[in-house]
Amino acid sequence: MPRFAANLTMLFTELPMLERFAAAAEAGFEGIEILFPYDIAARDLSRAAISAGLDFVLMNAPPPNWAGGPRGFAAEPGREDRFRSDFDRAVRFAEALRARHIHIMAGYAQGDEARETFTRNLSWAAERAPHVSLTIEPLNPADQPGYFLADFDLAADLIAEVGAPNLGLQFDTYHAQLITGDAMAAWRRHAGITRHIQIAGLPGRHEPAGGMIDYPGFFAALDRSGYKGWVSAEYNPASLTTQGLGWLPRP
Ligand SMILES: O=C(O)[C@@H](O)C(=O)CO
Ligand SMILES: [Mg+2]
Repeated sequence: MPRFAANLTMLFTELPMLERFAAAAEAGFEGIEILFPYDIAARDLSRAAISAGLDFVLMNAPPPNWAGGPRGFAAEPGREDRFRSDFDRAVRFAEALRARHIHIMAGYAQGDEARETFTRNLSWAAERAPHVSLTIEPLNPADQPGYFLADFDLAADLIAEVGAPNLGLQFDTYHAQLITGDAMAAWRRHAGITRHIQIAGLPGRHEPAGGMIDYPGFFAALDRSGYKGWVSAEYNPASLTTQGLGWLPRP
């Protein structure tokens, strides 16, 4: 079985952020991720993860935040200087948290210039922080209209073009199902470049149980494929988080 992490931006929101760590550990998760952790001091987040015995798996870049803010701007022409200074800040934050991956968000732009900007920024970032694992994640256009990275084959092409050992794919089954119509087939096509996985049920982005994706089958496919990374629960619980954790495999 893969190792499971809880996305604390979406799970355990019944509790204040720093209390969500212990709740995740209690529920059986071994790691956590936070999409935009920048509003809380890194030392407090780090302390909460260590005292709950959890790995800090992933955070997003660039800052600032989740609350209504745009999802990055790494593909937006003309914002390269801002990207660079914000990326450095994200790396400092990730180092303090010992976060395993930084997800670089593309932002909202289209066309060749956006593609060139994204590729250039990714190459710069991969070289700037060779010790940090970087990911890119296609987001479905219904949830994020105009977001540059909305295609798995494009993500694979960009990763190949940049050709950096520390850049890989963040494969979110929810987006994969909505973008390609077949998350399992997309997984088989892109397993080799995947660094991090996120899961949710469809329709509705609730618990990964029932619905359009066969999760026990997917977890078995991960084992067969030799996937060594994390699987993060990134969904909106249908009611209390703890009431919907029947899908989480127990040792
Ligand atoms: O799937 C998502 O929406 C996230 O993984 C994300 O990073 C968006 O901010
Ligand atoms: Mg995701």
